[in-house]
Amino acid sequence: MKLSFNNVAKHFGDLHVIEEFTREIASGELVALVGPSGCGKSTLLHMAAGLEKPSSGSVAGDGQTIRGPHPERTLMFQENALYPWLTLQQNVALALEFQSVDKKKAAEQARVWLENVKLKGFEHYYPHQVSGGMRQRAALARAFISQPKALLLDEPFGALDALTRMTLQDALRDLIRQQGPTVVLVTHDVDEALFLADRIFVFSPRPAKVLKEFNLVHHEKTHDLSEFAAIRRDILCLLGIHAEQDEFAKNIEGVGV
Ligand SMILES: Nc1ncnc2c1ncn2[C@@H]1O[C@H](COP(=O)(O)OP(=O)(O)OP(=O)(O)O)[C@@H](O)[C@H]1O
Repeated sequence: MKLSFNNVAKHFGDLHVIEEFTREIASGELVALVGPSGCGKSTLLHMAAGLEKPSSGSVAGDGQTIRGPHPERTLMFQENALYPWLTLQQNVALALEFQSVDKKKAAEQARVWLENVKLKGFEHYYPHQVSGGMRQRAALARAFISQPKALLLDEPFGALDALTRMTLQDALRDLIRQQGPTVVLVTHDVDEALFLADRIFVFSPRPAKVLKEFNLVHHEKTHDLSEFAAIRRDILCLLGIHAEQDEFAKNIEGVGV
């Protein structure tokens, strides 16, 4: 699904959140939104999800103005998005049941998707009985089961430790390669953006506008981000973080890259 933001501005009462945002996100593209806390990244995502309306301008999916939520545009949040009173399988199946898929068929599909995200054997566990990483794997299965055309990810791995986050990023990258949805990813993790994104938009503080855009589409996706050192430094600098405070940059310099 092609997502088009046309002259989008947003304010909540007197609070001016989005200044003017015009961008197209191509079908199958993954764009990461990076910027200071509270600048309006989630608000842009909510507008693409149809949960918020622009104050002016419009957001369209494949040329159709987005006026409300639709299963073809799925939003996934940070932790705690699963219903605690349902098992992992029931949580995943629910996404299909909401679309009036027969309960038995939904359960079968949920089992397949839990296996896809390496949760075979945990179908009947409740969210509190598994780790945070496993909960987010189940949340990924629930996001992908209805094969959305657009996946809107709001800090999906923000609550996980660095190692678990990397394994989840790998799982997400593989699912994206298989399914090919358009993805908009809000993240505070510059490395996550560098690893996953085709393009990165770096936003200013509120009212948000794009300070700079980075195109990474021709780069191989590995967790070795050394070839991105210059871009990484540039992004951190735009966010007001100086390279000398940053351990990664020091290490890269240390090995003469
Ligand atoms: N429904 C709402 N009603 C009123 N104000 C809102 C609403 N949604 C967001 N805001 C305000 O808009 C501003 C931008 O919020 P938003 O969540 O989009 O920022 P963000 O960049 O995603 O922040 P963070 O990175 O901290 O999650 C904030 O000041 C927030 O309080």
